[in-house]
Amino acid sequence: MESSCEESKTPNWDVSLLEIRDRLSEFAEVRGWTQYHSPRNLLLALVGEVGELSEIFQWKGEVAKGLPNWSTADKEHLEEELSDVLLYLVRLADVCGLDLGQAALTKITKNARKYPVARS
Ligand SMILES: Nc1ccn([C@H]2C[C@H](O)[C@@H](COP(=O)(O)OP(=O)(O)OP(=O)(O)O)O2)c(=O)n1
Repeated sequence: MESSCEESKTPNWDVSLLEIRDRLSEFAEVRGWTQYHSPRNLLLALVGEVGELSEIFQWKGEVAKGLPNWSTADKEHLEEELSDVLLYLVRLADVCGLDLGQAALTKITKNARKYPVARS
């Protein structure tokens, strides 16, 4: 994917955690913000963004899958808040020295063992 400010709006589910990790690291580095990106600060920032994400759904009642009645602006707002959560999560894992991608795959495997498929 291009590393420009003009991000494509075509579907891009194959973006890698590695690219996100490295771009966030550079973002903090060039601004002199690495000193502020401690695990605790990033966790608090993450929780704050989860709060902002929750506000979007607050008082709306149940929301249909695919968000059929939402405006484009509302969907873009949701994309932004979801992204903030993802970005702080990836950054937190990075500054903790953890391999989030492998950890997530390992957890999926663990979940499958814990919750086996029911056989009839
Ligand atoms: N010290 C910081 C501050 C911001 N960011 C990045 C990560 C998030 O993706 C985004 C968060 O920026 P804001 O704190 O401005 O939060 P919002 O984008 O949610 O703006 P607002 O709270 O005004 O809606 O910027 C960061 O990496 N480190």
